[in-house]
Amino acid sequence: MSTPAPDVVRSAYAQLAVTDLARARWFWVDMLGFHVQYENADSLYLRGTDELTHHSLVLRKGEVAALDHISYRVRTPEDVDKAEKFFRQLGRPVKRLKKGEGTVGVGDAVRVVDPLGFPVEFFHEIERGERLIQRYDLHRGAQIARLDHFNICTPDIPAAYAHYKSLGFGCSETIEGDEHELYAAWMYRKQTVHDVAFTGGAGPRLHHLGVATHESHQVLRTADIFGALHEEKHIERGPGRHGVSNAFYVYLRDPDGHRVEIYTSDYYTGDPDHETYRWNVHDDRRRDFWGNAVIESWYKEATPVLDLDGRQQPVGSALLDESAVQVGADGLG
Ligand SMILES: O=S(=O)(O)c1ccc(O)c(O)c1
Ligand SMILES: [Ca+2]
Ligand SMILES: [Fe+2]
Repeated sequence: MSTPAPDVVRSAYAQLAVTDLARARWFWVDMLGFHVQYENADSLYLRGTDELTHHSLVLRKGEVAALDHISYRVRTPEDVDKAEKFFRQLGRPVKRLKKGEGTVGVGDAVRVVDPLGFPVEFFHEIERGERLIQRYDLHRGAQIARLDHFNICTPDIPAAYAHYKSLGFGCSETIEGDEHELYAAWMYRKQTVHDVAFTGGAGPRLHHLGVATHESHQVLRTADIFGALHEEKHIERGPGRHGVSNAFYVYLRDPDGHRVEIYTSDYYTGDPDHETYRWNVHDDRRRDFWGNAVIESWYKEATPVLDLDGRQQPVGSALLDESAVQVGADGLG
């Protein structure tokens, strides 16, 4: 009898290793406006203005810029047990962490290396934070409201789709070839476009963290603030309007090269019969609705990931390379 999947509520937080904590603080706190919930000598625990739980981003001082883990919140404490059984059943590396043994603010948790090679944590219990939703006096910089999604680079998109389908994720949109070969997919548990999305490429690597603002003017203001400070080199792609998700976006690279997307105004996906919207890889509106080209670095560069012992995971090369598909505006390949 197959082990039931844990009931995942949402993408909850990511832990990144950064090589210079002060420079990372400048980028993520001073420029983006994340709220410092807790800090110690080598780590920062950050959250957006809408977030009522302890953090949605942990920055840890490390030798190498990398992803320590992405983390999903599950609905009940029993779902942490279910997650442990689910991944042990798959024969994957699993580490159970009692409250106090893992991340500050998080209770009982399990960390696994999933079948795609990613370090993933599942938890239920987490400390609450002061409600900042209307503390407009504390909303600064890009005024980030919350973490919205993880985007992961993986060589085998169908395998990624199958794994997250087995975890009960729905699929809101895809990018497919003429023979329906799968180039990319967006999958969700919370009732928006995605908690996780897959970009074809060498992996396992983290492609980006998607963080949400309430309004498109905050996306534009983010770009203006970096321009005003002559820090425009941190702006990688956009601002623009996505085809997939319909969100308004800009992509930034932090001082270590970690990619973050400032993202707003996607749509509801919560009905049980919500249908997947499928884009053709030759449609040059798919990634930017106005047909603007996708810069090469966006397809090729990403953050390495660590295993449960902190060793960098080797990467396999992509089965399909979207950037090699000649699409009008991209001008790549
Ligand atoms: O560029 S895409 O329109 O495919 C896109 C859509 C939603 C996202 O979150 C994203 O990173 C990229
Ligand atoms: Ca730039
Ligand atoms: Fe994204």
